[in-house]
Amino acid sequence: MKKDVKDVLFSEADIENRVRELAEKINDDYKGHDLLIIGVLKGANVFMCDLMRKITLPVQIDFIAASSYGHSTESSGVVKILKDLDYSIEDRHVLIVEDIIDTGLTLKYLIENFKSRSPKTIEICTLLDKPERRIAPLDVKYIGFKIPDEFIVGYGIDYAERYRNLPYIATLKPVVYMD
Ligand SMILES: O=P(O)(O)OC[C@H]1O[C@H](OP(=O)(O)OP(=O)(O)O)[C@H](O)[C@@H]1O
Ligand code: HPA
Ligand SMILES: [Mg+2]
Repeated sequence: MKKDVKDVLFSEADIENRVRELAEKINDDYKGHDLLIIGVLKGANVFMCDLMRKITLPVQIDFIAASSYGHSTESSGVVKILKDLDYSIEDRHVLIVEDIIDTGLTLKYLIENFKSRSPKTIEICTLLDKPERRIAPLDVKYIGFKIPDEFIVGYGIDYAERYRNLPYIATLKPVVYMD
């Protein structure tokens, strides 16, 4: 796995520090409220687990599973919902947790879908943002790091379902995905 890594963009320590900062901001912003955190599987799994343990508010969690990349480095443009939410979000303060926003197509689809379910408020928290690739504009309240237009893996994020267990965020050597 390590031999496929080109550059480490964010180390375990970098990520831990930034996740703590994001959680502190969320704790301040939602003070006095219950929060429903929705993780977008599978990629957001690792970030969600770390972030929620640093949130000190009363929190409930739910997950939706969405996929549009499959085994490619390019979005198919079609967002497939593989698992819907378990619970209603009506009248709830909802925070969607994502690992990465790239074209924005996944979150645009999810936000529109969730808005039709009448939440009290809805915001987005993403660990990574790749603004150069955006097709669908989005308002994103919490961003961990902005990254350049390179395909990345690690900390939950995959290429063809691999590398999710790398504890850091890295670029891959092009030879890995250009065959
Ligand atoms: O902004 P976009 O271009 O839509 O890309 C971002 C989405 O792509 C990845 O999911 P993917 O479809 O790879 O599913 P996964 O989370 O199971 O890896 C990632 O986890 C985001 O959900
Ligand atoms: O850079 C990326 N890496 C892995 N999955 C992704 N899904 C959107 N962008 C990416
Ligand atoms: Mg993926």
